[in-house]
Amino acid sequence: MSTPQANTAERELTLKAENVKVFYGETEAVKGIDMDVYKNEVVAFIGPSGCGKSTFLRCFNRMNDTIDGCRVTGKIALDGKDIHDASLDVVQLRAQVGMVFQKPNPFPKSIYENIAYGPRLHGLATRKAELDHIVESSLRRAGLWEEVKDRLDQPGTGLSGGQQQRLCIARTIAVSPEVILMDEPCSALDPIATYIVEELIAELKNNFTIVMVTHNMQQAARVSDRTAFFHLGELIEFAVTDDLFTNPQQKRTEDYISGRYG
Ligand SMILES: Nc1ncnc2c1ncn2[C@@H]1O[C@H](COP(=O)(O)OP(=O)(O)OP(=O)(O)O)[C@@H](O)[C@H]1O
Repeated sequence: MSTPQANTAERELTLKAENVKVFYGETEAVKGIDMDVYKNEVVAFIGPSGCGKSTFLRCFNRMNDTIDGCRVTGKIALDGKDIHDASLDVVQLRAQVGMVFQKPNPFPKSIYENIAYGPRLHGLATRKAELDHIVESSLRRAGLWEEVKDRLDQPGTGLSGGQQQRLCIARTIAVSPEVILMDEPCSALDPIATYIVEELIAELKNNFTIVMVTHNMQQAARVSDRTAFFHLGELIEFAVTDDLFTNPQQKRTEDYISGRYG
């Protein structure tokens, strides 16, 4: 794998993966990946279908633990702490490392409750006024407040697809994560909703570290600082996004971005 060329020397390390392998039964879907992710950067994962992008992404908040027959080896640290440590609270980890999925999945509750649920669960607010504040600020940061402020008591599922995805992003933000994982967050959205979410990602990186899977190379080029190209469970190349797309170091990367396969 080629070395990332970002000037990362003085940047704060947020996530560190070392020799991470993921098995589904006997099948090795992720084959010994090392990766550093720095604070306030957007990292995009690209690669052909089935190359292990989503599986590797799920390692960062131990979502693979929820999949029967899935086994992860190697080490992953968040802020220098091993996320597989026995003393670690997985619920707390998933608040610190939030996740937004491909298909917007609001809870079957009101818009307000979609946001309030997490902070209440994690004891971030006890009084109604505190909760109201978190709900409003999360919706504002997700760029949704103006569209929903007059109908907070209505079901989240009644919003458009793009609004639902921003609601899910607001819900993730509400528990003050450090990292937001996004697994193809725009693939179910139309081009306008996609544009809005991409703008939002650019804004969110001021406060969060974002790791996203995308099938769309243009999207990776538009929103990410660094891009990782995966192939058959391996990390082939990880570089500053502009460099990866204009001057790939690996033949397999070049073949993929020039549309020769995938
Ligand atoms: N729950 C599962 N059980 C068994 N095998 C799985 C499971 N999920 C994924 N796999 C396999 O692991 C490999 C990697 O899948 P993964 O979904 O991580 O790839 P991907 O690059 O994200 O693909 P896509 O772009 O199509 O979403 C594939 O061969 C897939 O079939």
